[in-house]
Amino acid sequence: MKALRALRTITATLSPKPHKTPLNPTFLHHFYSAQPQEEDPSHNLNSSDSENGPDSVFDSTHYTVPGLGFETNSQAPQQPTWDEKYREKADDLIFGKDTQKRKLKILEEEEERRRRVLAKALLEAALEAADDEDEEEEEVVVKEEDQKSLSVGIIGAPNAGKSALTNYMVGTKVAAVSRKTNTTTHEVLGVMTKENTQICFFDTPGLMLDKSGYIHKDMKVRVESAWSSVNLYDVLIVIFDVDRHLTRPDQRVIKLIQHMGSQPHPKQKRILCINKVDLVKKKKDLLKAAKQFEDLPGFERYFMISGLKGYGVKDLTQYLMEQAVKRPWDEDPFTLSEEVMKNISLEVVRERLLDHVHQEIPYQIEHRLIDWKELRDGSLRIEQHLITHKLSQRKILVGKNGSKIGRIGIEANEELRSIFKREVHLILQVRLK
Ligand SMILES: Nc1nc2c(ncn2[C@@H]2O[C@H](COP(=O)(O)OP(=O)(O)OP(=O)(O)O)[C@@H](O)[C@H]2O)c(=O)[nH]1
Repeated sequence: MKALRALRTITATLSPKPHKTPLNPTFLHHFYSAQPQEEDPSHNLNSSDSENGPDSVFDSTHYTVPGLGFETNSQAPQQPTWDEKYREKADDLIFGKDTQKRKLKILEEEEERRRRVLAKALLEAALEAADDEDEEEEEVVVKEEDQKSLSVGIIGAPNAGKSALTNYMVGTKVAAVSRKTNTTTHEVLGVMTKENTQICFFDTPGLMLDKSGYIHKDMKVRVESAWSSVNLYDVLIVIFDVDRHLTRPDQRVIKLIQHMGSQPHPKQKRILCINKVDLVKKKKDLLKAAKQFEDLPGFERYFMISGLKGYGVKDLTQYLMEQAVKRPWDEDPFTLSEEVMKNISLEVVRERLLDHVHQEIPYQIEHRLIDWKELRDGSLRIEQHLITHKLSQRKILVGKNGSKIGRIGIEANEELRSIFKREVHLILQVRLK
């Protein structure tokens, strides 16, 4: 029954939803351009800002955005760009009649494959939704004396997959995941509450030792305070990218693992997570990597996981649940604290920046939360400024007629709306320092 209900939800999600507001005829213009509607008298944010220009502002109220997945329809079959008639003729002339039949067969097979993939995805989503429903039903008040807690720090080299793993376990986007390194700019708290147990995750920025096992000098102040907090967690997860380790071993990562596993910690359980196993083709290579670190006495357990795909994460979560101790929860399990929400809003925008703006720009801009207001109707007004140091960077970030910042804004706004489960009015302004 639950699965059926879930399937209904999915079907509803897949079919086009009526929009609350009718589709604005100028939507396409606005989708590609962040230029606000001129006829909109409410827009006065940047009209006087001639230096930075009106294109540099994304304001979500100037867009009518359909539900998630508005941009492309990946399920739609690709249409040929040529005229079929001529193509058939040419095929006949060059390859003979048989080609048509073969082509038809290939198309049918392709269609069948697509149908199977879609059916599998639907089934998986239905099961997941049913699981979520089960979890929702379990949301009952737990008395303080029955509560159990665990604090977990995650440490690893930049790009090892700390954020992806945190996101997977917590089930919401807490820290930005990107293909570039050092995206985790703040220590972000993720909270997972199940039954009477609450686990708080601390996603540390890429803490590294240099090749000889010492803390990097150039980042000493930032890093030292992070190192000092490492010992405070009940459990410490040391995570590394096994695919990278097998192809291009990094001495600093090896040092980090050996350093953390050198001896058992009196108050902390340490575990080693061999991450990104999905990328390793030969499984015997995985064993080779595991063997290299198996004798380290400081690690209580080893887990082979893919934080991104979720392989092995269930076992890891189970293990963590078992480590929880009787202690009242630190966080309200049903609401995100405002601090966490603010961080999420920054991380979501940051992640979109990294997706859409290449080169080093995202690392060189100042990204500030300027205003955060909960309005009377329950919606959130969030204003963030992206401050560039060079005109050329500003131009790239804004894009032609504001297309880049517009796209970043629309996507981030949608994502924030789905995470916070309420209307979000996001304003992004690109400024030159
Ligand atoms: N294939 C695969 N990719 C992964 C996995 N975990 C993370 N990634 C990818 O690796 C990249 C880095 O992941 P993050 O989670 O941002 O890494 P991080 O350790 O938080 O990085 P910093 O913030 O730089 O410290 C992203 O592109 C992820 O999608 C995994 O298990 N499998």
